Amino acid sequence: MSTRTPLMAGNWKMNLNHLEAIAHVQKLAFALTDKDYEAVEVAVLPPFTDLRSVQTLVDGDKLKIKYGAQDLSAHDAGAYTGEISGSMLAKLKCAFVVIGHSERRQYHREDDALVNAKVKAAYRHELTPILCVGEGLEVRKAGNQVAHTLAQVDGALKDIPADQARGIVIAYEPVWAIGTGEVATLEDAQEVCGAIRGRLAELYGQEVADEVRIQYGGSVKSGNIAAIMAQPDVDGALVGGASLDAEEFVKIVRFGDQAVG
Ligand SMILES: O=C(CO)COP(=O)(O)O
Repeated sequence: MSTRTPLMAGNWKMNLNHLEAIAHVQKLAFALTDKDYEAVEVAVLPPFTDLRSVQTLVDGDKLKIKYGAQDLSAHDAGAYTGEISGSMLAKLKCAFVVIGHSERRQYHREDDALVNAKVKAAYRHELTPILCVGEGLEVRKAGNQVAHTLAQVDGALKDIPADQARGIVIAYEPVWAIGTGEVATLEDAQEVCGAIRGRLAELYGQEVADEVRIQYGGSVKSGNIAAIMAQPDVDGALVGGASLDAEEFVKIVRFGDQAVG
């Protein structure tokens, strides 16, 4: 029986400015109850420019909602114009940082070596990586989704010791299901999430593998979250579009339409 606490995280991508972020987090704070936080961990992942505002709100009102960034630099400081370091995120008390999202792999040509360097940078600053992996449509059509995704896991975790790996969050996000309304079938999600846990067991042993939270991401909504969460190796969701609607995100946090509190 798993003791993993599900992580429901909203990846806002490049949406909501810092004023909108404040209004959005206020709505979430108003709706979420202690009962919700007992059942799951809730996080928002806003753009960098929102983080200070979100921190101020969370600190000021002692909110239980956690937050993090959508990326970080592999470097800690220096002449890297436009980059944001892990130490800057830690200073803002970020708990999480998304690494290797498919949109960064695709549009910013991030490869496994860079993703690995970013995972190491996150650990240097005690940030929990939300490592994104997953195959594109061509790979899926060829039936190579497991091998492709596990190769991304291997690449990202190169030289990462077990005591660090046990804290990671891995998000399986099949690229063809992101923002398309196309949800992976439950079998698809479980197949790859189960394979990821299997690979973690090979790399670090079963005890570590059993601790790691594996999220599903890709067109998650209140109407499909319950079935997704019922899969044995799925420990939460990384939600894009649906996380921009506070009411809808709260329903997702509650595994669907039924109210918890
Ligand atoms: O990429 C995603 C989360 O990181 C998923 O996005 P959607 O939920 O909009 O499909």
